[in-house]
Amino acid sequence: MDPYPGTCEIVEAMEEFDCIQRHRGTSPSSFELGMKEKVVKLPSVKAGKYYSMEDELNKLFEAIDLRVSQRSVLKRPMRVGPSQASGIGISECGTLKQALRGLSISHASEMAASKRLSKPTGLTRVSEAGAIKRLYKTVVVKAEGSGLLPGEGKEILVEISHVPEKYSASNSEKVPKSIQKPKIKSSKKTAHLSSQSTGATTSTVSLTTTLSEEHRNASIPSDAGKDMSVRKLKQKGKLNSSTSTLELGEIVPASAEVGRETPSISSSPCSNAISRSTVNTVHRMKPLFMKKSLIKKSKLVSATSPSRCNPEEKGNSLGLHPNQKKLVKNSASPACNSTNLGIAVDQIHASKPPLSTNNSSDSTADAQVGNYSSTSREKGESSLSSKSSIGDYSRSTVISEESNQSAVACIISRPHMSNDLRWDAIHFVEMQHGCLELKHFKLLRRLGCGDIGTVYLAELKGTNSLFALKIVDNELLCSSNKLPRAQTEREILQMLDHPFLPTLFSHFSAENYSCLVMEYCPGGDLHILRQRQPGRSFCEPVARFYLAEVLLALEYLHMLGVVYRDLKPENILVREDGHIMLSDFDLSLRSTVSPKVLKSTSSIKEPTKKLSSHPCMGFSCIDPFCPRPSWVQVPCFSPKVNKSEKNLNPDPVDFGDGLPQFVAEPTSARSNSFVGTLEYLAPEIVKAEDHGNAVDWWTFGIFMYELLFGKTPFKGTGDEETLANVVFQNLEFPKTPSVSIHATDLIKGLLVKDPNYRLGSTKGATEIRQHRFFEGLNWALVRCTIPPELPKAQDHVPTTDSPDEKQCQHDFPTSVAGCLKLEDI
Ligand SMILES: Nc1ncnc2c1ncn2[C@@H]1O[C@H](COP(=O)(O)OP(=O)(O)OP(=O)(O)O)[C@@H](O)[C@H]1O
Repeated sequence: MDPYPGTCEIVEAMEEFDCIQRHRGTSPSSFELGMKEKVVKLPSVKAGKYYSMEDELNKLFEAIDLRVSQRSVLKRPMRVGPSQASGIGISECGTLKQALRGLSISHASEMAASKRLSKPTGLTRVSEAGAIKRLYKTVVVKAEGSGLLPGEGKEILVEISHVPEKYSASNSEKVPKSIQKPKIKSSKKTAHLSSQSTGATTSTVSLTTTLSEEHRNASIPSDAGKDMSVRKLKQKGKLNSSTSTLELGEIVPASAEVGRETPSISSSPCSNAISRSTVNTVHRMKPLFMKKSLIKKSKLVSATSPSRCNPEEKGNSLGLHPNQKKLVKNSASPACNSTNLGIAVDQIHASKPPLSTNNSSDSTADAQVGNYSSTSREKGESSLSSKSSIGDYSRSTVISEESNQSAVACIISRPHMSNDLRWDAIHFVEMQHGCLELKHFKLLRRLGCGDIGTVYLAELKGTNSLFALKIVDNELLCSSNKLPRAQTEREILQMLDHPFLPTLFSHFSAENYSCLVMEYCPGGDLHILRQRQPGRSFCEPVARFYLAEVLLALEYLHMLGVVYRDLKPENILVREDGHIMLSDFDLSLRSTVSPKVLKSTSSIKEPTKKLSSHPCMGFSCIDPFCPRPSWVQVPCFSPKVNKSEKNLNPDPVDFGDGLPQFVAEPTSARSNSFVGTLEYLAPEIVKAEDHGNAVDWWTFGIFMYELLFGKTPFKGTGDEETLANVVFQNLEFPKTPSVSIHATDLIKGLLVKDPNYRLGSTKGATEIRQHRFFEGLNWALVRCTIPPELPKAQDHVPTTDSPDEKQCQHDFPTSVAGCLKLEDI
């Protein structure tokens, strides 16, 4: 069998080559000869839709061959993957890979970039790039086995191997004792996971998947290819349907959705109008910027038990959500134990040190990612009725039980931050003292107060490392029934590994409080940044930058089954390097997600050869660090805008490139809670209808509008009017500032009142990324782009606490008041 059929990108070819050389002892020259033969033998598909990429690549690499003479075998196209007999076909493989890469490339390349810059740790980690490669290979191999020709097979199911990568025992032995995990003294921190995993493994999570018991057992052996064992099982068809699957199907044609009935709001039962006075409005102020103009939007949290609205009654009789009457109701749960919830997760953490110090003695659970429950679950919503309170209570119990499971699932490595020195700082203190406690931190400044806790800038004593320390008073939260929200936030934070999402370095609990040790963002938030702009709005290229980063963060969250639900500029923090960090997950909704690869049914176009004068715009550019790959038509953050409406693509989502699209959207997520921020609430939430993933795309539309126009589109003179506008008012755009037609077109697509027709509701971020507004943006390199604005130096010079911050609802937990003396620096 030809081991190198198909084509692969240069990086992989090099790896494959290394591997083969190591395995066979093949000399470069003989290998090179072999590869030349393979290149010559490449089946040439000259016409039709399979012509384009393959042929161009061949030409390109042949040209490279000529230029670099015979020496640079490593730069040649290598053939890995299936032969033409594959069910997908060579070009299909290439395009599928591009599609997968298009999806995860931002992540993978970001990691690759960070790895290039980082020193080797000596520890074997599962790289996300590796995961993507496996994903690709699995898809390709499976598709090959299907025996289908390109274009055939409308529903090819492909299983994705999602198992911990083998962890070399020798590697773990090499870990110096000095950085091995100290024994945790606390008796409550039992090694809860010992029965579940034995070997030191790491696992990578990029998709929300569920591993069957068999799958998990098969993958647990510590010292030998877990990947292999699972793959073998899969080949034998042993894995059950709960393993993660990719559907290689067709894109659902837009027409398929047209038939859906638009929910008739007029048929909804009436509910009482919202009383403004009862809206729990907490105007939060930034500690550094206390101007009135910086007043933030208030967050709403309310109970379930929806009631329908009557659109005929506006104003006071809006028929809006009844829970808007009282958005937060405190009801102490009898099961509320302020320490238990913390311990459940602590046990997990106790069994695993900071991730940079993996060693074989650490039992790391096999990843069971995102397997929270078969239905969506959410937390933190209190109830208005005693019946609902009971429901909340029982749900809390389930959550408590699940917290172990999900926390186990969340024990993942964080490759993109694995070499951060703050891990070492935390580990250093843990080694010294056995565990991390509040007293090990020097609190420098209060960064702000939220609904569920107070955030401090804190230095880990003796390490010079700064963290954002979120301290939650469990007793207080328990009495206000907000403990589940804190738990949700913690569990989500534990899952995250993304450059635009916060890294949770550690967390610990004591009897009355729990602390999250997070990455500190010194640049304030986008709300503040926007206020500083001329006209209080961002110009389009700048807005595009922030929107792209937020979109990537949302896409990642959705892949994990998390519907964020609280997007607003105030929750987007600015890092020291000017990139963003989406924060605040206590209102998020967690669900399951089924990743899919959707295959375009439209005819595959030849790659456009419309090239600009930029030298890197042509296919001739082979610079691997070229910021503009050949398919990029316009510079990253300045889209080529054609103001002529007639030239607009009528379909903003152009799948016409024929590339399969990866979609991982939690479309099954459902909630009927009244949560979010007033001006950002989606109509379905206001109308007390079930809502799901589409609310994030609505809020993304409002967010985009606010960045570009300096205000939100439906804001009224009061809360009631705002809510009425959300439901009834047509979207309008101010005349100034003028923005591109692509921008308004995207906003229109996102702010469709019916979630079924909203952009992103079925295909998620993939759809939005392909909108003309983002045309030409190199998603893979967004993280490497120089941000439009860097935080000013004084923004991140820690200062002492500001007296104005006494507005905090809960200054700090009384139980830890002694520890929370802010120190001058
Ligand atoms: N990692 C961080 N780095 C810097 N500042 C932060 C960080 N996390 C939070 N903050 C600041 O602390 C404030 C409080 O944050 P927190 O997440 O507790 O509440 P919130 O975002 O205001 O909303 P919520 O009521 O949902 O908790 C934020 O407004 C933010 O300015």
